[in-house]
This record gives sequence, structure tokens and C-alpha cells, in this order.
Amino acid sequence: MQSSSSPLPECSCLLPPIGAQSALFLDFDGTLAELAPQPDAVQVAADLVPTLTQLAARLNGALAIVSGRPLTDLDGFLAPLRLPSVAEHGAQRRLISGEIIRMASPDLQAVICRVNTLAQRHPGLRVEIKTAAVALHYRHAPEMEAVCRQAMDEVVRSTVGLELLHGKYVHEIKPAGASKGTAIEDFMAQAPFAGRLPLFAGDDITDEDGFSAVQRMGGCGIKVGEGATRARYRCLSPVALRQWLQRAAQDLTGRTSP
Ligand SMILES: O=P(O)(O)OC[C@H]1O[C@H](O[C@H]2O[C@H](CO)[C@@H](O)[C@H](O)[C@H]2O)[C@H](O)[C@@H](O)[C@@H]1O
Repeated sequence: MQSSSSPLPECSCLLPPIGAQSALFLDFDGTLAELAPQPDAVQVAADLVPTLTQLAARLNGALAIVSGRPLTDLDGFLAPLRLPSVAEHGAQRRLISGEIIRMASPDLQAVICRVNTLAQRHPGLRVEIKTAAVALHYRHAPEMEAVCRQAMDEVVRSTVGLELLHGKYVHEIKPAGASKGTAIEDFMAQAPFAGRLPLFAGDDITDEDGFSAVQRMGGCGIKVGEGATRARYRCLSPVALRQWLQRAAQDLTGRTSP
């Protein structure tokens, strides 16, 4: 929880209701699924896909995943579901129709070369190359945080059209201007999201733009886990978040059943 010296207001641990007129935006890692030692070691809880399926139906499709992951990862973890999604921190957006809107992909060659060279020298580092972004993970070499940050910073400054993000034991390079907040705003301008009250749950600093966006639109941000946040609500863990989603799916189903 926040310390008393934090300038940010305390947020409530009582989660807001999910109603038939809500639009749900959900981050993946650390929010829907517990963090794992490696990106490909994430386990998806058995009840998650059935709950999301039921909720998406009850919200008339107004449920989207908002993630730093590539679309292929999200589809793999949530199979057979293929939800409207924000991928790679906003570099791609898949609409409910299945159409994918992609930001112009920057030239990542210099980035890839730099991070691969670093990772070859330090086996604790892990490089993740996506379609429009590159992540350098240092979870297993935390002492390398500053070295990784400096390398990523240098390459961003010498390449046009890139921006650096800092997540949980990861530095990521993505197209400049891509953000979860902007992507949520774009979804909220279109059916089936338009006119609904947006709720966004996320666990990381990279989700703060999304919290601000939904709260500007009269909705609520929900921070999962510890750490300072602009979100109005806090949920203690991914398990608690999944229980909140499951209860809402049951309540909405009861309300709409004949
Ligand atoms: O926006 P998200 O859905 O939260 O994705 C953010 C990044 O998540 C992944 O990395 C994080 O989760 C890994 C698995 O739990 C963990 O090992 C790593 O330390 C975390 O940083 C993913 O690998 C990245 O591509 C996402 O951008």
C-alpha cells in the first residue's frame, strides 16, 4: 500500500460494480495471470477463459485485453478466445470485427543488435522481440538494471520514432506515441464500447496511462497489487481480481436470464 508520505490519494479496496453498461479493459501479466519467472512460463487459471467468455457475452462484446504482449501470445494464453485487444503497449489494436490496426513499425534493427550483444555477455538477461517492440528482461539479473537501462536509453536516443518504458524487471522499447491510454480512448470511441462506463485493471507503471484515460472518461482504474498509483481502486492480487470478474459474470448472467 502507499506510504503516508505519498502525494497520491489513497485508493479504495472495495472494487466498483461491473454493470451491464460497463466496458471492461484488462491488462494480462500480473493482473489476469500471476507473474512467472519467464514470459512463456505464465499459467492461466482454469476459470479465466470461461469467466471472460461469459462476461464478454453479457457486456455485448465490450471487454478488451490491454497488454504489452504481442497478439499471438494473448491468443495463445486465452485460446480459444480471440478478444478485442491492445497489444505491444498500444502499437496494435484488434477490433471486435477482427480487423487489426497497426501503428507504423519503427526500424528495430539497431535495438535488436544492441540488446542481443548485451544478453550474450550476460546470460541472466532475456530478450523478447515482438513485431513493433523489444523487451529486455533482467528479472534473473537485477544487478543489471542500470546497465540495461543505459543501453536501451542510448539506442532510443539515437533512433527516430522510439520510446522507452519501464515495467516489472523489464525495459521495453516501443513506437513513440503508442500507449495503453490512447488505445483505450480509441476503443471507447467505437461500438460496442462507446457510451459505456470504462473500468481498467492493471498492475504496473505501464498501466498508469490507462488509469488516467478511463478516469477522465468518468470510469475507474483498478490497481492490482502494491505500489503508488493514480487508480481510484486497488485489488490485492490477480486471484482477487479473477474472483471479482467471476462474481460479476454470475450476477450479470442471473440478471439477464429469462
Ligand atoms: O501489459 P502486460 O500484459 O502486463 O504485459 C507486460 C509485459 O509482461 C511480460 O513480462 C512480465 O511478465 C513476465 C511473466 O510473468 C515476467 O517474467 C516479466 O518479468 C514481466 O516483466 C511480457 O513478457 C512482456 O512482453 C510484456 O510487455
